[in-house]
Amino acid sequence: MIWCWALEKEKKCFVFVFRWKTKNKCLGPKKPENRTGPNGFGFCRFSVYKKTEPARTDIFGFGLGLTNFQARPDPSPALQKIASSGGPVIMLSSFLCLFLILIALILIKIFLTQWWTPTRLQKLMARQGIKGPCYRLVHGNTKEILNMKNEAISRPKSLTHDLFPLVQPHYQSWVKKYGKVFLQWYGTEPQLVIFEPELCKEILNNKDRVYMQQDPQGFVKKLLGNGLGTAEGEHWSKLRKIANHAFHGESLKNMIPDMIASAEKMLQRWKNHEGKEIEVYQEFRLLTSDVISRTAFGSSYLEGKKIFDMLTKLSSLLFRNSYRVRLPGISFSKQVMRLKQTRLRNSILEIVKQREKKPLAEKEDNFGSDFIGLLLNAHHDVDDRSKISVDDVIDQCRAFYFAGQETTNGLLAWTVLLPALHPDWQGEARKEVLQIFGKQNPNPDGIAKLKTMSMIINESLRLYPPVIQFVRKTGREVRLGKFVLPANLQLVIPNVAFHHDPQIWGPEAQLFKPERFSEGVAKATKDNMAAFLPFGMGPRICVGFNFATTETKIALSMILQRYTFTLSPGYVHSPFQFLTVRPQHGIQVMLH
Ligand code: HEM
Repeated sequence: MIWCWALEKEKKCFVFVFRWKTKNKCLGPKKPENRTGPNGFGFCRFSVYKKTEPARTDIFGFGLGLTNFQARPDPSPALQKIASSGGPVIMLSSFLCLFLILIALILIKIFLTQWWTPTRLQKLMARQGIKGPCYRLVHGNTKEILNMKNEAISRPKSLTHDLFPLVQPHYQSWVKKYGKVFLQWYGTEPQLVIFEPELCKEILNNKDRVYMQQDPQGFVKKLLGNGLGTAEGEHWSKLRKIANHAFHGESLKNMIPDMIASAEKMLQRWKNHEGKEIEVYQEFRLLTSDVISRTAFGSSYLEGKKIFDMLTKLSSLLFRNSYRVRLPGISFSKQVMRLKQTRLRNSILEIVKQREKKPLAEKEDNFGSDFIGLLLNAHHDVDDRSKISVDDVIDQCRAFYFAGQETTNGLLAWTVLLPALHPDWQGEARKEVLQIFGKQNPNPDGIAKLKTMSMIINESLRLYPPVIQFVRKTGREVRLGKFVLPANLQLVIPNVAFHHDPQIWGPEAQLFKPERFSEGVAKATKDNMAAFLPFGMGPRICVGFNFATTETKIALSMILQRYTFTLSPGYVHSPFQFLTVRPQHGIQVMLH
């Protein structure tokens, strides 16, 4: 059977020729001549001989690329006849045919992704003793998860620190029902949730390099780009090296004056609230934005403000839609997202360009030792192995704004709430600060000596970890403990569950007891390394953890030097997860 499509230019009509091969004889060229036209579609040249016609009929082309077709210079009478008689009807029916084939293919794909593959995987897992909530078409378990989360948010809460049932009520319910390793469905995406600390440790340490970062979903990818948090392999090593250099040792020490300047700016505002109530979550949002903007990007908050506004809007759009499962091809607010993306990129490029205009002092290619400077130095590196692209520079900036601000904002806010509730610990911390710094601003040596404050910060990170789970993906089929896991399976590590587990932390696991960390983190987690993972572990451990704790220590020291604070009677305790763990109604304290 030969299907050909020809354009009779002279007549301005399309003709679809359909003949049984038995009635036609195919003449040379034997091998169809493949060409690509201006639209990129391939087309072939067939020579068809129709027995009933004396003249040879040359018909050009096949398939989709109508605009590629060239009219036959001299259309045969046979072709003209077809064109003038049944041409349009045949064409319509052929379109219908193609349409039906397309629909059938789509239906097969939907059947495979929506039913066949999930059902097969569920059976495969069940054979290994892994159970879980039943897969439901299109949504998987996302509707149940969302309902449970909404119910937990709307429930009246007492002032306890039992965070796990508030932020992950579905895990709390399913781990009891299905055991410590269970399968849940994020739409059609299977996720293995693992409550076994030993297995989690193995995944995070990733000795055999089989556990990869999860493929960010479309919009997370757009939000973060291919930054450090999502990169893999060589590309990740290159970016990680730059980031390690930027946020440790001397580089970090050099950032301390900027952190102090930002805290002073905040405390200046606080003077208007003396003897009154102040909402600290928003205050710390301004502080952390200012700090990351000054220290990492050498620009002031005002320059970075545009970026923060856009990132905040983008991230809330993203989060609001994260549990809404979309049918293929249907996406939410695509235009809005695209617009914000472009603006975001342009704003970051603007900061980059300004810096490129004025390389620092002695060397033409020295763009500074802050984060953006280091990135630009790498961008201009002559060695291809260290060189990064301008898109890498932009992606890194976005990743750091995003990873560094929200998380530290949360840490600071919860770290003020807890001493506000526990004046004895607040008093201890103040005593220590005054002993070390007196009324002076914090300095690097003194910061390293803040033992009581470190205990408070660690206990705050245990009770209210800003990041409550990590996700990885199996790069190939792999054995994990007694399980054999297929490739491309998402693995979820719910660190917040370990932080609140009475089997690990004792019957008072939900109480604020900084003394747990009196001999440092290592001692507290001696029997179980995975018991305390606010910054993750293994090669992908948070690159900014020293940065975040230093910033927190500086801000808290400077607050303690000036004020005592108690919880405001207006405070309503409602921690919930919105990307990070945050207070739903803010944290109001009285400044004395
Ligand atoms: C209290 C504050 C912070 C917390 C709780 C936190 C938590 C985390 C966690 C848990 C991870 C590991 C995620 C995983 O294994 O999948 C991580 C990675 C990361 N964090 Fe943080 N972070 C904080 C502050 C910061 C800051 C201030 C920065 C940068 C300025 C930063 C930048 C990053 C980056 C770039 C990664 C990815 C590292 C990689 O994949 O190699 N974080 N963070």
